[in-house]
Amino acid sequence: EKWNSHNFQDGKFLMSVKSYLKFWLVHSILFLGVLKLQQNILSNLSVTCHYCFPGKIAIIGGCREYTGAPYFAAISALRVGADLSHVFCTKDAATVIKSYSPELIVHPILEESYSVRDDERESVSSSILAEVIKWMERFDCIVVGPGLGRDSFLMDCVGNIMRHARQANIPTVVDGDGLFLITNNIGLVEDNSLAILTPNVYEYKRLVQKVLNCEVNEENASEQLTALCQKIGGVTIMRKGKADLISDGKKVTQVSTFGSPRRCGGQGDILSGSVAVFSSWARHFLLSNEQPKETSVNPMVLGCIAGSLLLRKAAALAFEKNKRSTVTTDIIEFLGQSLEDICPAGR
Ligand SMILES: NC(=O)C1=CN([C@@H]2O[C@H](COP(=O)(O)OP(=O)(O)OC[C@H]3O[C@@H](n4cnc5c(N)ncnc54)[C@H](O)[C@@H]3O)[C@@H](O)[C@H]2O)[C@@H](O)CC1
Ligand SMILES: Nc1ncnc2c1ncn2[C@@H]1O[C@H](COP(=O)(O)OP(=O)(O)OP(=O)(O)O)[C@@H](O)[C@H]1O
Ligand SMILES: [Mg+2]
Repeated sequence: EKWNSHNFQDGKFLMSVKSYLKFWLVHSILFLGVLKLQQNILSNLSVTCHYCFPGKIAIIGGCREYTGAPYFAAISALRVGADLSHVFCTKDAATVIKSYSPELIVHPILEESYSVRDDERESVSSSILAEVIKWMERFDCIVVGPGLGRDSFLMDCVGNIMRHARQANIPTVVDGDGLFLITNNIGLVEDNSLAILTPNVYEYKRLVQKVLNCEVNEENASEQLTALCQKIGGVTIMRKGKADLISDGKKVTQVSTFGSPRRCGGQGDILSGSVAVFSSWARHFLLSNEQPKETSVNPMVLGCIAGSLLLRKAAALAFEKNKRSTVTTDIIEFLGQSLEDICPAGR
């Protein structure tokens, strides 16, 4: 909370000397604590996966405008350790995404309003859902939203997919335009403890305005995040920013290890793909190893912490090498080394 109350502007700390010293003391302690936590979580997760539960992830996203975002999310899931990464996107986006990588399984099934006649809407919507349902049971987690776009017909179809995922108990990470969808239809995630929302600055602002009916309050960031989780009910939210704040409405965890000063579009997509894998591993581990109730942890929260720490490390390494020319692809290249530094693969 002390960390949150500090005021940053254009990289300069607006603090007195006293609070500056206090800041470094608090930060050093936080840094060591977070490093320890990071090692524990990732080594637990590595024991969990142990090449027998790599995870199958699906990204619901990709349209005429955006082909990068679903690719970044899907390839990051693979680079982090998933064995299969699917992308469900519009027909226009599919060939482009396939051509980025032969590793991805791409389903060109979504449609936007411009390609569907009014009288066809119902039947097209049903066949899209039927096609996704055929695959759904195989997924350990889905990510809804990277590069999805905001077409109204598409939004309706994806809403149906989310309802089905929920019925099937499939964890769902909601990012990008998926957050636009749920902000206008909060019932889609209400009381769903398997839902993770990963809003950026603007997505969070819209969510707070809609759900809490007020503006973002930086002074009481943790309390406001807790209130937001509680109001929606059950969900885990990772509020992205200079520090990532993660809460399931019970407590708030902050990840503020140094990442990169470079902001490039697509870092959030790496995060959503990684969080999908880590939360699946954590959930699988907790489901197969009974935990004493008092020490029970939320696997969705663990997944967010691990994803955030990993992305920050990879971004730092990519910036060290590429400096200001760093782009998202450079960060993805460092996911493997970062994972290795944090938690070596062993044999
Ligand atoms: N290469 C790609 O295909 C990418 C596509 N993306 C997708 O683009 C769609 C729209 O996402 P937006 O984030 O633009 O939508 P928003 O409506 O949240 O953002 C509105 C505006 O704010 C800017 N903005 C967003 N986050 C910011 C930040 N942290 N700091 C400063 N400015 C910020 C954006 O550039 C945009 O102009 C989503 O589906 C998203 O997944 C992004 O993931 C980026 C990469
Ligand atoms: N101001 C910042 N300083 C340092 N790191 C940041 C900052 N903002 C975001 N990050 C890092 O980047 C990650 C992605 O957050 P960001 O706000 O860029 O998401 P996004 O806008 O959804 O990204 P995308 O461009 O993929 O849509 C965060 O988890 C965090 O680690
Ligand atoms: Mg984003």
